[in-house]
Formats: sequence, C-alpha cells, structure tokens
Amino acid sequence: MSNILSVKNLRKKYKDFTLQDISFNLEKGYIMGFIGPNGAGKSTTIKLIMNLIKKDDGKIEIFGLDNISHEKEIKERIGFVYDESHFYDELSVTEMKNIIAPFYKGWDDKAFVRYLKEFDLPPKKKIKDFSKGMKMKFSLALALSHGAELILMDEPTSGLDPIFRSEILDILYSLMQDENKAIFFSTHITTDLEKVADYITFINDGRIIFSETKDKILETYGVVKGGKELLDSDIKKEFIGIRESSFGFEGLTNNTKKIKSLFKNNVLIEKPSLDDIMVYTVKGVR
Ligand SMILES: Nc1ncnc2c1ncn2[C@@H]1O[C@H](COP(=O)(O)OP(=O)(O)OP(=O)(O)O)[C@@H](O)[C@H]1O
Repeated sequence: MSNILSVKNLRKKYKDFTLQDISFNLEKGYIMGFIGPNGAGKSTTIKLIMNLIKKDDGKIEIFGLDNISHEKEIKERIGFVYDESHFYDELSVTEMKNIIAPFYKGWDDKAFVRYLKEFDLPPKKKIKDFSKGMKMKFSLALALSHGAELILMDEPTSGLDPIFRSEILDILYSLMQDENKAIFFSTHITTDLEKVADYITFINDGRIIFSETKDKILETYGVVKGGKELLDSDIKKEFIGIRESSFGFEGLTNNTKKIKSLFKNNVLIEKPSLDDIMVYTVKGVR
C-alpha cells in the first residue's frame, strides 16, 4: 500500500470546537471526497494538512514525509486549490503566473499554456474581470502546472454552475489516468462525489464517522422504509437515524443484512445517497 496522505490521531482544539483523533489514509491513484456539515472541521483539517495552522497532537505524512519537517519539499509536490482565491486582481493571468512559477522547481510552462487553452482562460485578461468559475479554473491550472502528485482542494466546486462543475470534475477524473497522483477535496455537493470519488471521508462535529470506499459505503448503508407498527424502542436502536410520520418510518442503517433478517420482506430497503447518510447521521433519531 502506498499512501500519498496519511493522517493519524490528529487533534486541534479551539475554544468551542475540537477536532478529535482524526485518522485516514489516501493511496496513490484515488480520489477522496471529504464531506460533513458546516462547521464539522473540514477546512481546519485541510489547513492542518497544509501546515497553515498548528496542530495540538497527531501526525500528518505526505508522500511518506512529515508535513512540518519536510514542508518545503512537500509543497513543491502539492497543488492546493481553495475557495477564496488569493491573486492580485490588477494583474493579468500571465503576470500572475510569472510571480508564482519561480516558486516551483518543476514548473512546466507548456502545460500551463495548454491548460489555459483547455480552460478557455485568456492570458491577457485581468484577474479582476474573471468570474468565480474562471478564477477556480485559473487556480486549478496553476496547481496542475507544476507536476503536483497530490491535488488538495477546499470546496473547489462551491458556487459554480453545473456546467463549470462538470468540466472541473472531468478534468479531475482525467488526471486520475496518472496512477501516481491522488486528489483530496472537500465539498458540500455530494452528487459530485457520487460521480468521481473512490473514497469518502465523512466528518461530523470534529470526528470521523467513516473513511471508506464509496462502493462499500453504498453497499453497507441502506434507507429502510416500513410501517409504524414495526417500530419499538429496541428496534429504533438498530438505526443511525429515523424519521417518523403518521404513515410509517424511514431510517438509515449501516447494517442492511441485519435489518433484512429482522424485518424480512416487511420493509423496503433502498440505496442511500451520500446526502441521506449525512442528514440521518447528523440528525439522529427524531
Ligand atoms: N481560528 C479559529 N478560532 C476559533 N474557532 C475556529 C477557528 N477556525 C475555525 N473554528 C471553528 O472550528 C469549527 C470547524 O470549522 P471549519 O471551518 O473547519 O468547518 P468546515 O467543516 O470547513 O465548515 P464549512 O463547511 O462551513 O466550511 C467551527 O466551529 C469554527 O467556528
């Protein structure tokens, strides 16, 4: 197993929030989506990975190297894309690139020009005249033009229309043809992950709920629908979250096998969406 990113027992305490013992691994050749409700700790985790804030405990290794003692070397090999773009708005694409490129030994100008064309970004246009989607594509073009092996992104598709989003997802997907790279990105748009992610890491209130392959998650979780008469307080405990109505109930399980053996054919078990899993887990038994 060849981990590009390994996070172990990571801890960060703020006054009203604690990131608790966060652990997960990302191997070469895979896309991992990072999901969780607002304030769950996604950006904090990403900032810790990038060593932008100080951890209280735990270990982060990128390319097998400690993210603090090997920070410079690691950052040469990471493409970091985040929501608020930090560009000088008065500069053109080429002028901004000329400032950024010298920071990277592996800068590939031909690749950059190719990405500008592919993303329809006019080299002479000032960044202030770019739309949000264009800025995101510019960030991505910069991140991809220095041969980064790990692409790390904090909500890269937020606020983008479905056409831009689908273009960006296509780009990410095609990058994965190179089996030596990996992509880690946080998002609230779980349908994007249903399309491209191999692994999903779900964080809630500073704790990891799961970090698993998407296929395994969709296989083990199920939305169960049945009549109200089937539910008593013991049965309710079998569910991660339940929604009851006057007609019946709908609940999330992470053990569809057990539910099948308990209820036989008296319930309907459907495949959940990632949104179902998030909502039921966060809301619990209501
Ligand atoms: N510098 C800080 N000082 C104190 N608390 C902070 C600081 N930065 C973040 N927090 C708190 O940490 C928690 C997690 O925030 P974080 O930004 O990591 O969440 P998130 O999952 O990225 O949320 P969102 O999806 O809304 O972007 C929040 O409760 C936030 O208020």
